[in-house]
Amino acid sequence: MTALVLRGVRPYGEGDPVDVRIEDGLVAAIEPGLDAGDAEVVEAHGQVLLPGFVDLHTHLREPGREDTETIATGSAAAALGGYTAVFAMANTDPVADNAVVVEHVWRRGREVGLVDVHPVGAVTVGLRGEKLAELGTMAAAGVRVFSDDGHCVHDPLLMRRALEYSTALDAVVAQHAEEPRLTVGAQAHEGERAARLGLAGWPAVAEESIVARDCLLARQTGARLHVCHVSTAGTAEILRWAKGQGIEVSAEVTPHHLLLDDDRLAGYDPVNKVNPPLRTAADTKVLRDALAEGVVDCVATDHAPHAAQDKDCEWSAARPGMLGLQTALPVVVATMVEPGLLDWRGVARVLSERPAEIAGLPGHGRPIAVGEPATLTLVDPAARWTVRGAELASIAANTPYEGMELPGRVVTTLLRGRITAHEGMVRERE
Ligand SMILES: NC(=O)N[C@@H](CC(=O)O)C(=O)O
Ligand SMILES: [Zn+2]
Ligand SMILES: [Zn+2]
Repeated sequence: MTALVLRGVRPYGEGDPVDVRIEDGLVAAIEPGLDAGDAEVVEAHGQVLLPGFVDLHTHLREPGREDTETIATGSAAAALGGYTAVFAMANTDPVADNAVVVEHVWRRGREVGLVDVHPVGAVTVGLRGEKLAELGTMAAAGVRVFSDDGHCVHDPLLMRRALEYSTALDAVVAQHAEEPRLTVGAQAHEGERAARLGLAGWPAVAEESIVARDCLLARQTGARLHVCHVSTAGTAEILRWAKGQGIEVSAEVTPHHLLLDDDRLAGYDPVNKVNPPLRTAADTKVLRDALAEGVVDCVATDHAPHAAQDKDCEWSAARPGMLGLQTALPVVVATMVEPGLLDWRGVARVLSERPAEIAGLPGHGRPIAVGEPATLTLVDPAARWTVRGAELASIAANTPYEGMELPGRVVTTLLRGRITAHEGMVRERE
C-alpha cells in the first residue's frame, strides 16, 4: 500500500494545521511541514480531521429489496457520508435471524470493501416477536448487536430473556421502542397537526412506556440496552433518570429527529413519513440538548431506502423511512455545531467514538494519534451544498432534504489507510 500524506489538516478542528503521514494502514506521523517523499499527497488545507464515523443503524435492504439498496450501493453512500463502519439492520428478506444470512452480509460487505459492514442479528425468529432467534449461533458468527428494528420486542418476557442471553454473549440489544397497542393504524405524531390533517396519531407515550420498561428490565438483568431513534422529550427524561441510576442504557437520535418536525406534515408528502414520526419543534430542541449533554449518546442515521412506488403514493399507503447516510454530518453541523451545542470534538464523540464503544468495535472511533489505525474522515467545514436525491449513491432517492442547502461536506474517507471516498467519488480497492 502506498503511503499518504494529508496536507494542512486540523485534527478535531483544533490548533494550527498539521500534516498527517499514513503508512501500512496506520498514522505514522503528525507534524507540520512533513516531507512527502514518494507518498500520495491529499491537499486538505483547513479541513477538519475526525475519526471515521460509525453508524449503529442502517438499512441496506440486501437480501430481498435490492431494487432500493444493496450492500454495494449502501456501502458507497456510507463511505461518501464519512462512515467507516455501519450496522446493517436485520429486517431484510429473508430476515437476518440466523448465521447464514448474517454471514452473507459480512461476506458481501468485505467483498465491496468500502466500509466495515456489521450485520445486526434479529432478536426473534422472522421479527415476529414470538420466539427468540438463535442469538448464540449468530454471536458465534460475530454478531454483537441484536435488534428486531422495524418492530418492537413488545412481549416483556421475550425482552427479558433476550437481555439475559445478551449478557452472556457480551452483546447489546437495540430496541425499536413502540408499544404496538398504542400505535395501531398510526400515521403521524399524535398532536394538533395530525388531528387537523385527519391522520391517526402515534403518541409519544408509545415510545416512552417501552423505554421505561426496558430500562427496568436492563437494571434487573444487568444487561446492556440500546434505544434506537429516540424521538421525544419524555424519552430523554427517562434516559436521564436511568443513567443516573447506573442502568447500562445507551441511546441514539437520528439526524431527521434533530432537524425536522411535524410542521413538515402540512404538504402530505410521504417523503416525511418515518417511524418513529417527526415530532414537535419542542422535542427537537430537547433532543439537541440531550445529545450535547450525553443523555443521548450518539447519532445514528436509520438510513431507510424505499422504492419510488412505495413513497410516491398516498400518505397512508407509503412506507416509513428516509435516506440518511450522506446527509448525517451536514445535519449535525446545522443542528449542533452552528448553534454552538457541539464542537468538533463533540462531533467525533457522537458520530464515531460513542457508537464504536456501544458496539464494541476496537478499530473504530480511535484517537487521532501516531500508531492508531488511519480510519478517518476529512470534513470541509466551510463548504455548503444542495442536496439532490438523484445524485446520492443510494438506489432509492427518498431524502427529506431535497433542494436544501446544508453546511459541511465530507471530502475524504479513509479505512485503515485506504481512501474509500474522495471529493464525491468512491474509490474501489485496486
Ligand atoms: N425508520 C423507518 O421508518 N423505517 C425503517 C424501520 C425502522 O427503523 O423502524 C425501515 O426499515 O424502513
Ligand atoms: Zn425502528
Ligand atoms: Zn431502522
